[in-house]
Amino acid sequence: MTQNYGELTYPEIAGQSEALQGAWEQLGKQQEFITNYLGNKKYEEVVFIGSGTSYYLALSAASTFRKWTGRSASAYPSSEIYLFSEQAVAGNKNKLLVGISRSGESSEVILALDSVKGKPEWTTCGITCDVESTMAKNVPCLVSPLGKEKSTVMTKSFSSMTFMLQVAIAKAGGQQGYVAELQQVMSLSADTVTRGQVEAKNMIDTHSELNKFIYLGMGTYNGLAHEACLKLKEMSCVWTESFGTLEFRHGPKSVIEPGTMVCVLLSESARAFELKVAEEMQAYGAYVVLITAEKGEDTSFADLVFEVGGSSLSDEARAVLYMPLVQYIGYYTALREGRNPDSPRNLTQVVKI
Ligand SMILES: N[C@@H]1[C@@H](O)[C@H](O)[C@@H](COP(=O)(O)O)O[C@@H]1O
Repeated sequence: MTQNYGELTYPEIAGQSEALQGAWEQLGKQQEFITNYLGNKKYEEVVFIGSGTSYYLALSAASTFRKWTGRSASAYPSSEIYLFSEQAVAGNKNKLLVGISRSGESSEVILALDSVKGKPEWTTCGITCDVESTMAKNVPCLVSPLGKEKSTVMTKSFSSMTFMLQVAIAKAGGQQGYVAELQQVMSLSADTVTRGQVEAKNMIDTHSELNKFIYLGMGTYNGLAHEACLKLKEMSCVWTESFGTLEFRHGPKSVIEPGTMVCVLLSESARAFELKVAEEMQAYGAYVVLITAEKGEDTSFADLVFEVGGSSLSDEARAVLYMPLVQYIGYYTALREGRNPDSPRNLTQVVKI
């Protein structure tokens, strides 16, 4: 391994537990954001937007918002709202547009937020890791204070913004139980980071045959599965795909053969169905990784089971605990491939159009 490979990315993945804590404390100082925006019932639809990782965060946030507040929410790539807004969110209802962007500088999110300015049915706000950014200057924003990164790929920025939005959503829905769950997640986080590093390194070091990587997840975990896949793709350029877990059976499973890893982000609510898919993929020759709250007898068939704890928590609250393992899988696969996780091929931190 070249000596400095990963010197930016590694500490960022490792620092996500502190970043959650920072987000929690910062939200305590931004309560008015919840009252004015996410918690304001005059908004009949809450539309989360972002690009790349931030779009996958939007998918996960919209799913959690619907479940925890019982209100309508959706997620789109920022470009869809900028260029195809009539098709995306039609009608005259009162809408809240929530821009998600680590940098607060990606062209599409800025343009999308600008494009609805002055339209009476739209109100805009956002979440970022950079308080000085264009987005933070243009619209009221939540800011994850320790989420800022030097690396091109988003790791602790994703976890901390996901977590911060979740706490804000739980408060917006008057769901004190979920707020308490998220507090527990903070205390479980450091352990998943430490163990995630060891397990990911060990798996990649000892299974050099793995050359295709599939991530599966449903509900709030669907956005996480896409993000896990993007992490690996950005850092290591290996073949990776992501799907809804049961959707994978409807065609895509044809790609499974020995040398394929299938990682299922197990929920508690659909666990039995998801395990059936995992077992089927193992029968086709896949190396099966399960990420779950607790092992249980029903997971004994898997090649690797990564426990995050928190089995009494809701699937949504547990979400950020699933990230360290998949981020480290991206990281160690990049090193295995002789690639520097800090400077992915063809990529920049911010894309401008
Ligand atoms: N290569 C980066 C991605 O890693 C990132 O997910 C995306 C969104 O960036 P931001 O959240 O700053 O808008 O931008 C670029 O495409």
